[in-house]
Amino acid sequence: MCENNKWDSSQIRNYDLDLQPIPRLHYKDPKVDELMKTNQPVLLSGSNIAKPAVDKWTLEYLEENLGKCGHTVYVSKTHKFKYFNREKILSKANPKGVEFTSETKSVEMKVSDFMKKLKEWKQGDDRLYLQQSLNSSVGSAIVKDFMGFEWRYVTEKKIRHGWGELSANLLFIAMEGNCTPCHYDEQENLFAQIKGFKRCILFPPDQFECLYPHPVYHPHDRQSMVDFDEPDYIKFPKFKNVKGFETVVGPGDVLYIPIYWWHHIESLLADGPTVTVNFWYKGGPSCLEYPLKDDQKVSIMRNVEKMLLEVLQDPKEVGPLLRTILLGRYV
Ligand SMILES: O=C(O)C(=O)[C@H]1CC[C@@H](C(=O)O)C1
Ligand SMILES: [Zn+2]
Repeated sequence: MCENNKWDSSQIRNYDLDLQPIPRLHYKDPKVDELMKTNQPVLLSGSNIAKPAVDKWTLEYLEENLGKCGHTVYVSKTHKFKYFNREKILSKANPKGVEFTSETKSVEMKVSDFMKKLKEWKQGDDRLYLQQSLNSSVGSAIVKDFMGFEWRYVTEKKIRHGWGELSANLLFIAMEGNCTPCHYDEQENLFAQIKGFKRCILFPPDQFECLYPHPVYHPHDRQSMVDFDEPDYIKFPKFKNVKGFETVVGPGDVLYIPIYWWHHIESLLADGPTVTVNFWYKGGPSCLEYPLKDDQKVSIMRNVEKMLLEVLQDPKEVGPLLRTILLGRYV
């Protein structure tokens, strides 16, 4: 991890992981398309993709222009903000409901209150993380800046690489040290860093066995069960062999996070709040070409789990049935 005059290794948490650097290319370099075409992450530098935001979105400007209505703010007792899908807390696939307590909760908060709490925060207080879709509720100045993004470039990539429709642009305002634990999304992602620095650790879809995602029916579906701060190598022995990639994104950088790639993202320590905007694109149509790609196998595994949960109606039945299929026959 190269250090420079903008941050140093004391500002990143130390995990015992085998990580290679993510390639960093000028955003017009033709090699960008070679990497995107094969679902490889790449850090795009020197672009104007979110330039109006990089130039103007200070915390004061955002407070002034984000709009007066409530914004979604996650609250956590720790530095980790592990996403959960509340619809899965009591779902068809799990009629009895799953014993679930989350370390985070989401509240609606005015930006002014959020910014005030950020300023007054002291060690031991709950941490906050504003995560809000950039939609019609934001002020006109933000809309104008948003329209000034380099849409021609991102739309050209969407078309060239067969991504689906743009599903959302989310704004993230994090406290220093906030962490989004390791998970994957079923969307393509252009992750535009606006203010501050974030360490991004990525793992390819073929690391599924080393990252032990919660079962599909669980509220933490798509999230790794491994706590990177204190890995349980008894429960998750293959985590010891996980191999990944990393980079630190700064203002103006845009990281391409391919669909189904795992990512663990944290704002640097002792560097103040960070601001990011992402571009989530639905996955494009994928034809089954052989050999199947790793992300296609993850999608197939998800569908098998969903079908079994649907028909067995009880998550406890899934393991025994799969063992009966496998033991002595496939393994
Ligand atoms: O854009 C994504 O896919 C994410 O996971 C975001 C959720 C919080 C953001 C972060 O930087 O912490 C990243
Ligand atoms: Zn994500």
